Amino acid sequence: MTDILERILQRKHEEVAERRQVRPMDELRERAPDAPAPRGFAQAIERTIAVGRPAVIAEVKKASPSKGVIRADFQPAAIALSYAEAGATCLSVLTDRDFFQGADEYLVTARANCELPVLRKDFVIDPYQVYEARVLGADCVLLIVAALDDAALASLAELAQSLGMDVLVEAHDGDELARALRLPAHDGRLPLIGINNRSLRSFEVSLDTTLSLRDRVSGGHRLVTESGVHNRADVERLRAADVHAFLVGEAFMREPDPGAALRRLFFADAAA
Ligand SMILES: O=C(O)c1ccccc1NCC(=O)[C@H](O)[C@H](O)COP(=O)(O)O
Repeated sequence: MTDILERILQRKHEEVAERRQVRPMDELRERAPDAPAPRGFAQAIERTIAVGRPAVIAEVKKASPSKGVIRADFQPAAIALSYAEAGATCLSVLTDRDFFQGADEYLVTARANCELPVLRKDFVIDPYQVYEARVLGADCVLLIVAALDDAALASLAELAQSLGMDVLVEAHDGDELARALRLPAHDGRLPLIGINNRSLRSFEVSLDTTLSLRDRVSGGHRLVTESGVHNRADVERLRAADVHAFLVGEAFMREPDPGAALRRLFFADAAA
């Protein structure tokens, strides 16, 4: 069976080749040092958790392969601002065009309209995209274990970190998690470990994915649960299992005011 990840990666290889024709990697490499300074993505998460609050990575997501268009009236500047005002710790911006209707400009606009660190949420398979992310102003890149062999995973992580960005390394099962946990620290900083609750084969979402793997993530690693967090019971279940960093998209994007939805989901007690 061809899963969605295979189809996305096939297209991503073509897309990167096309982009290299328009803008060579040397040009990006030269421009990277002039990009806006990284805002400290992982550091922001640690600071939030240290004061007893959940760290919310709020996603700017127009559409997805599993759900189609999620938010027709899509204004990245207003969304970013409403997330920031509601107490998000970081943003995640989908930049993939062909499967998520994302765009690089959305990342630039979202970041320019708040002070939050921003994750470039895309399917990174090539150093070209890491340089590109930094030139766009990204503070963190996503690396999906299922999309990369160990050597590529390690070298892309090292490159991103050497450019001052953090990395969120995403696993879907125990084997992928073991590979993610083997990545070394860079300048004393370990990658963030994402556990994605959405199966890339069936699109089925289960928080049990995070809960069953949770205990394997310890020491200096910070666990981020991704996908499928929709209500207060979900948040409480995960927090009870000592999960304090959340990447959430759809639950906010379907609401007229995404920031208000974030507040209700994570900070209802504080607002009461
Ligand atoms: O969202 C999808 O349909 C999807 C399909 C295939 C690969 C990745 C996909 N989503 C990317 C994400 O990881 C989510 O956007 C993110 O975790 C937020 O999830 P949610 O809160 O469920 O929108």
